[in-house]
Amino acid sequence: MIRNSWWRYVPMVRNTPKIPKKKKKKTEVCSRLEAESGSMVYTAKVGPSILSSDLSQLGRECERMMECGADYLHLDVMDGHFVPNITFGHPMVECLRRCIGPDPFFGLEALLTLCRITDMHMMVSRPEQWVKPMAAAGANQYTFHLEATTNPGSLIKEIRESGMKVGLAIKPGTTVEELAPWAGQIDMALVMTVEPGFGGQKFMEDMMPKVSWLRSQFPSLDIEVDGGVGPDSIYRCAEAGANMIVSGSAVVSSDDPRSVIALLKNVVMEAIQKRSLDR
Ligand SMILES: O=C(CO)[C@@H](O)[C@H](O)COP(=O)(O)O
Ligand SMILES: [Fe+2]
Repeated sequence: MIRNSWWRYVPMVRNTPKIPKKKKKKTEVCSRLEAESGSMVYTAKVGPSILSSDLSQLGRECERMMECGADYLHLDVMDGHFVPNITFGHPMVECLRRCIGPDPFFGLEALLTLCRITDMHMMVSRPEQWVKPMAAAGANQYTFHLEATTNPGSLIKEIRESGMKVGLAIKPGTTVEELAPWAGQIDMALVMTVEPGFGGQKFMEDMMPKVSWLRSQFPSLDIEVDGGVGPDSIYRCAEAGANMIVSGSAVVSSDDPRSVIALLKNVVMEAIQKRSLDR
């Protein structure tokens, strides 16, 4: 039974430290926690976007990506309104869960496989309406667009109460300062590096200052980049401070997805290591 299963509430490897209740600036809290732990608290992760894959073989494609070393799967939900394209919704996520997810009682390995499946990139108007259906379908993280809602605070709360992690995305035209007030309440910030809607577009290097700024202000935050990211652009993303890497066509269309995933991850790991040595 997929709906309301207990394993949905088992967190992915937690990389956002618990913020003390006392009111403090996010930057102060992060610096203190990092100073105490003596290390960076985020890790390199690669999440293939399966938008560019053969959608008639979606279950198989997701399995293939996980076998090739994907840390998570990035699923692009488009409603034909927020973006000029349509993909799929929660019924398909539920089917994927059934298809890919092994019996959670098979043990820790199976549990980890389940936990890393679904980062839902919600390119939809009124993202509020799909929180509960996505949670029931087995989504682990719900990433909504700041441009699509008038009340990010209550949406963040609702996503958390539904047992999912919270991602907040911004389109290329939205400034990072607009995202900043919510950064202390989210698990991940997504900086779009193409106009959302289609895979296979050209990487927008001019988005990198947004990533650098976020990394400097929120040293422990998971920062994701999405759009045109592959072996050519990964160095810029890693240098700017992104640690969650979405890659669609560069991974999915490659003859050797395993090597591409490994390369992307290594470049980010090296940048994280360098950053921690430089501090
Ligand atoms: O959200 C989107 C596009 O809107 C992305 O997730 C793309 O699907 C990534 O594909 P590539 O640009 O890497 O081919
Ligand atoms: Fe995406």
